Order: sequence, then C-alpha cells, then structure tokens
Amino acid sequence: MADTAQAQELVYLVTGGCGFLGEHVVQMLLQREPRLRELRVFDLHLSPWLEELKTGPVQVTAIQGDVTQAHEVEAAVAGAHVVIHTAGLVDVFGRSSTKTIYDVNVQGTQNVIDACVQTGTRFLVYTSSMEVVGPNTRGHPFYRGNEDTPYEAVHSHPYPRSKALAERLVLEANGRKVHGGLPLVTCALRPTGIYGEGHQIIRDFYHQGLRLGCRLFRTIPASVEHGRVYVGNVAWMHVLVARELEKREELMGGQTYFCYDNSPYKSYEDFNMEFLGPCGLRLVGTRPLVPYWLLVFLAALNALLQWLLRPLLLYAPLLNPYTLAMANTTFTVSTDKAQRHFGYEPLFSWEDSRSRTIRWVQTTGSAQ
Ligand SMILES: NC(=O)c1ccc[n+]([C@@H]2O[C@H](COP(=O)([O-])OP(=O)(O)OC[C@H]3O[C@@H](n4cnc5c(N)ncnc54)[C@H](O)[C@@H]3O)[C@@H](O)[C@H]2O)c1
Ligand SMILES: CC(C)CCC[C@@H](C)[C@H]1CC[C@H]2[C@@H]3[C@H](O)C=C4C[C@@H](O)CC[C@]4(C)[C@H]3CC[C@]12C
Repeated sequence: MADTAQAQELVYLVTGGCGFLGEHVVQMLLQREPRLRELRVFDLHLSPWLEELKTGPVQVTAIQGDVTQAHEVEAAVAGAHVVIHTAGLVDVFGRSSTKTIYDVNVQGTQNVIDACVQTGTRFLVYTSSMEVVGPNTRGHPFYRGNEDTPYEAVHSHPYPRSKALAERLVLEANGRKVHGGLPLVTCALRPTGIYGEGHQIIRDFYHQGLRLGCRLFRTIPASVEHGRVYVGNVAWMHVLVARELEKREELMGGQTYFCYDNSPYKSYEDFNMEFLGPCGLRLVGTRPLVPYWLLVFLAALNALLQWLLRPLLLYAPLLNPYTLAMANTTFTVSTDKAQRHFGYEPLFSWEDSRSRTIRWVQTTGSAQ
C-alpha cells in the first residue's frame, strides 16, 4: 500500500456506519483519506444521507446487514483492506435483553474477526469503550488515569461486560494469520462519553429541560468528573489509527488507546450545560437538589418497575442503578499514548467542538 502512496486504491469497511459515531467516521474517511477507492458502509439500518455520498469521487457502497450473521459479515469484509468495527448495541437502560447485547457486541465482533481471517483482511480497528475499564459499581474514582493506570474493573452490567469481552477477542486476534499467511493487526479505541452532532441523549435532556420550563435540576455533585470527548475527534482518531496500523504494526498491534481531546473535565450535568446553557436552559442548584439516598431509592424503584412491567411494556428510564453509578463516579482520562504512538492531535479544538454541538442542538432540538 505504502509505495503507491496517493493512488486511490484502498477499500474500507465501516460497520455501524449509520450510527452516531459511525456517520462521523464515514464523513471523516471521505474527507481525510485520499487513498480511498471504495467505502463500504455496513449497518442494520441504512440512513438516507448515504444516497448523497454516492455521487462523490469515492465509491460508497451501502450494505444493509447484521453483524450477528457471519455470512453477511464475511461477504461485506471480502476484499476490504481495513475494517473499522463501530457497530454495537449501546444499551445501559435495559431496552434489550442480555442475550441480544452479547449477540451483537460479542458474537458480532467474533464474526468480524473471523471474516478478516477467512478473507485475508489484515487491519481491524475496534471501537471499544472506557467502560471496559470503568467506572466500576463500587464507586472507585479513576481520576485522570491513562491506559496503564491500575483500576479494579468490575463489570456487573451486560453492556460493559460485552464490550470488555469483545475488546479481549479483538486484542487476542492480533497476530493471527489471515488468508494468504500474513498476520492480522488489530487495535481497540476506548472513547469516554462521546458528545457532538447526533448525540441523542443530549437532545433528550434538552427536551426534558424545555418541558420543565427551561430548567434542569442538579442531581450529581459538581465535583464528580466525567470524561467526555468530541465525536469528530473520536472519528479522526479512528481514521488515523486505520492509516497508521500498517506502518507501525509492531508498535500499535494489540494496543488499546483511550480517545481524548481538550474537552474540559466537568461533571456530566455541568458538561451538558456547556451546550444546553447557550440553548436557553439553566441548571438549578449549586448542589444536588435531591439527597443521594433518594436517588439510589428511585434508581432501584425504576429497576424494579422495569422488571415488573416487562411482560406488558418496555419501561426504560434514564435513571437506574447502573447509570446513577456511572454519573456519580469520577472517571476521567489524561494520556498522550495516541500522540506518542501514531501522532494523534485533536482535529477540533474545544471551542470548535462546543460551538458545533450547540449549533446542532439549536437546529435539530426544537424540531423534535
Ligand atoms: N456513544 C458513546 O458515548 C460511546 C462511548 C464509547 C464507546 N462507544 C461505542 O461506539 C460504538 C458506536 O456507538 P454509537 O454511540 O455511535 O451508537 P449508535 O447506536 O448510534 O450506533 C451503533 C450503530 O450500530 C448499528 N448496529 C447495531 N446492531 C447492529 C447489528 N446487529 N448489525 C449491524 N449494525 C448494527 C446500529 O444500527 C447503529 O447504526 C459502539 O460500539 C459503542 O459501544 C460509544
Ligand atoms: C443521575 C441521572 C439523572 C443522570 C443520568 C446520566 C446517564 C444517562 C449518563 C451518565 C453517563 C453516561 C454514559 C457515559 O457517558 C459513557 C458511556 C460509554 C459508552 O460506551 C456508551 C454510553 C455511555 C454508557 C453513557 C450513557 C449515558 C450515561 C449513563
């Protein structure tokens, strides 16, 4: 690949390419990977915006498919040079069964690895999550840690468990011989809480705030730091890793990297106010307005109601014991591993990330 540097010769496959992160990865590849010949976008649900991409210089191939179906994955992977595997079931609210989460996140990832091995695709980038590390349900803080910081990772919830299992599969597959005899080179990116254009939860908070008279009520102490990273920078990191894996396979193969940028360290709610404030909302209270024991009780009540109502309807509110533990436990990263290993620098400054997100909330928020 390296010799014919700028020729348009590469075929990339992005699984989950129509999701929140996947869409940004697709757009970033089209803008920033000059060697791209074909971009395959594989997703369970194809988005209409894909049609607009089909008129550009790069061949964009939309593939409606399911990562749990090995034959569909293999057909999509065949002939691709690089796979960026972002498809996943992101569910910390109890919307899907444990089995479904495992099928998509673990078996789906295994299918992607097997397809690479069988078809001879050598480079696999996996979107993991900060949650393979933490926060754990014991509430231990991870304060500005890096990839080597010791931490007791205890996974009680199906989503982080599935991401941790899938990440292990990907890392263990590094070095396996693919069809043709060359080694597979894999690595895993671990974003913290991603924000930016397309982030559904921020939109939900915005609408909740509008319903409450342009107010939100503080529930988490301002001192609890929650790591966040802008979607454009996460996408950029994926593109860079995919590009550099071939040149630095010894160094990068089998590695994990937190996704980071210059977004400030704040509590989950204070961080959201960086966007919701300029959209007219205010956060009431300098301290939590509800005592913590009451939040714990309400979260447990929600879990009980979810279980009781399951035969009749899906009750999946934002607050449950797991999301409360996540929001209420400090988890922030401070690392330069990606910069050292493959020269990553955030493409978007904090100011830019913030204003892009505000603009998006303003334009799409009121339309809901
Ligand atoms: N959103 C975050 O804050 C965050 C943080 C860390 C890691 N991640 C990881 O990033 C990845 C993308 O997350 P996201 O926030 O964009 O989620 P998303 O739900 O917006 O996107 C996931 C995409 O995967 C697709 N998908 C789901 N099941 C599939 C299947 N069986 N076959 C094919 N496609 C399927 C969905 O249709 C969707 O387009 C996930 O792997 C997630 O675990 C997300
Ligand atoms: C006390 C409650 C009212 C506040 C509820 C907030 C809750 C919905 C938020 C808090 C933290 C959020 C998660 C965090 O940003 C990181 C990730 C990692 C990623 O892999 C998937 C998304 C997820 C779990 C965020 C989901 C929403 C959470 C739990």
